[in-house]
Amino acid sequence: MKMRKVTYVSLESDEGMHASYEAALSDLESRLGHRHPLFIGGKQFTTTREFAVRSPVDQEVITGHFQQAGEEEAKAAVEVAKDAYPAWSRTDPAERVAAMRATAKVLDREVYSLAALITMEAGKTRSEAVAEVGEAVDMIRYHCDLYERADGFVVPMRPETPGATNRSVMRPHGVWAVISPFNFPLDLAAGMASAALLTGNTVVLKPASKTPLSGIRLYEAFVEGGVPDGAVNLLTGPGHPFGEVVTAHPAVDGIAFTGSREVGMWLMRTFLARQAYPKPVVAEMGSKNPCIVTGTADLEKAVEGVTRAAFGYGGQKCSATSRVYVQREVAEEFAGMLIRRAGECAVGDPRERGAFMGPLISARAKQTFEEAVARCRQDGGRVLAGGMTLEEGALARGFYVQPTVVAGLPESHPLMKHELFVPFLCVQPVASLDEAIHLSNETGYGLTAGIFAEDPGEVRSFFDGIRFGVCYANRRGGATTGAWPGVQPFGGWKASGSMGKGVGGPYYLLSFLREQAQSSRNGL
Ligand SMILES: NC(=O)c1ccc[n+]([C@@H]2O[C@H](COP(=O)([O-])OP(=O)(O)OC[C@H]3O[C@@H](n4cnc5c(N)ncnc54)[C@H](O)[C@@H]3O)[C@@H](O)[C@H]2O)c1
Ligand SMILES: N[C@@H](CCC=O)C(=O)O
Repeated sequence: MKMRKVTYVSLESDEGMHASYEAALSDLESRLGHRHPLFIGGKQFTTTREFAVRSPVDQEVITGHFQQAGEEEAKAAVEVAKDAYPAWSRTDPAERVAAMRATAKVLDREVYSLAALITMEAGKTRSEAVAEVGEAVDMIRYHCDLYERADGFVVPMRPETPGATNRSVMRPHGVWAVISPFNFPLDLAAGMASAALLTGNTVVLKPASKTPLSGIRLYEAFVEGGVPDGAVNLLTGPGHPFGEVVTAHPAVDGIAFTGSREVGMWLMRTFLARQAYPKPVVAEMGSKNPCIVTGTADLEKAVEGVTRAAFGYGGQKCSATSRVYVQREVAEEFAGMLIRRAGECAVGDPRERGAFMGPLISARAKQTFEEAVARCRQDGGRVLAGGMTLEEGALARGFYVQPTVVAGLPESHPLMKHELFVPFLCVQPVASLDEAIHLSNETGYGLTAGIFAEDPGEVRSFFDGIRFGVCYANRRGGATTGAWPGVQPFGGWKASGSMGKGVGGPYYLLSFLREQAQSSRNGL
């Protein structure tokens, strides 16, 4: 029986999902805590430096022991990817499509075991984790559909003279370093790496150190899907030595990065400074996403959409709503409803069916939450809901906090400006839609934004005036979260992204290609 697709905005899921996920969870327990190698040129390597990763769900659970790749291993992986490039880039595009489709099939087959792993590694609830695997599968398939439709990106041009052949051909760059974040450990690595591979580039993938096992599973799926040795390589370990090598190594032709603004900007500046000529950096970075609620909004819908976007996965999505600008005439009613709804969000072990929000990723993230709440109080803000960490019983073994709503901070306050990546939502009353749009745009970021307004004219003004890459109106399933490949191209403006072409959108693959004009007279 075909099950209903679970997305981030699914408001219900099939009963069958729960049994399959629970079976996968109990099966996963015996597969955690193992030792994992690096994968370079199809061979496995160990180092003398290892690190253990503990689950944010329960710090007593070790998800695995991983190798700490240093400069030597990073250089070796780049060299191997360089050697693999000529053959991989010359394969028939149909062969690369077949390998990517086969990879997607492997991930699809493993949906529940991968979801269970994402729960243990990243702390996601079951529906968030199952949706992430589904997104990874759909992302790869969407890329394949695009690539097939583009017919290898060969476009006939006007003949220069009678009998001449002129065309535009998009060609790969070479070796890409692909660096992924902890919060979508499978999907974002899959999106960047599949785009690079499909278009004929080779890849050295480095997943985040909190979530390396999802990256290893993705690597194994690529290999099972038919990507040859050396075309894809996987290194685990800290960002710094890897970044030092890939920004300076002359054989690295591009960097695809998803993560924080700080690291992304460092990679862009350093890569440009250290290379002999400019090379592409596809960087998707953080944000401070606003949602506007006008006087014409359906408040029940707005409260649900904001709650899901601000507190789903504990606010640890680059798309999370962190600021709400609500028109004064409905501000009190909206705040009252939001406080009630936030109080209903069940925080707990994400393995449990009823959990809406699991743990934060780390002790550091929990500290960020505590500091934000303290700073808010100290600077005259009011904590309307939440504000506490949760340490009762088994929760003490993870990083659990309450969904938190605050008000009364000045617009210029750092808590209104900086990405916190915790469930901390600032609500501000405004006089008008114009003021709300103006304040929404008063940020260096520009990833996602939402509006709740039943007046179509207001929605039009929002789309016209807002300077963000991914914009939603009246979305109950997530005011600013839950983009899906082939549905919402996902890319940030300003400090949220470097390319202006969204992941899962029609132009994304072009970021991994460069144009060559071919002119000939002999029918080639
Ligand atoms: N725009 C998007 O599509 C998007 C999606 C997901 C997450 N994010 C952002 O990612 C951040 C959260 O993820 P995170 O905490 O894993 O981010 P992070 O920047 O700390 O780490 C991301 C990756 O970069 C690596 N890294 C760190 N320092 C490095 C260096 N000097 N050189 C090379 N690599 C280095 C890390 O090991 C990790 O693999 C948030 O800011 C979030 O908004 C953005
Ligand atoms: N597709 C996800 C990606 C979030 C990234 O952190 C969303 O739109 O919420």
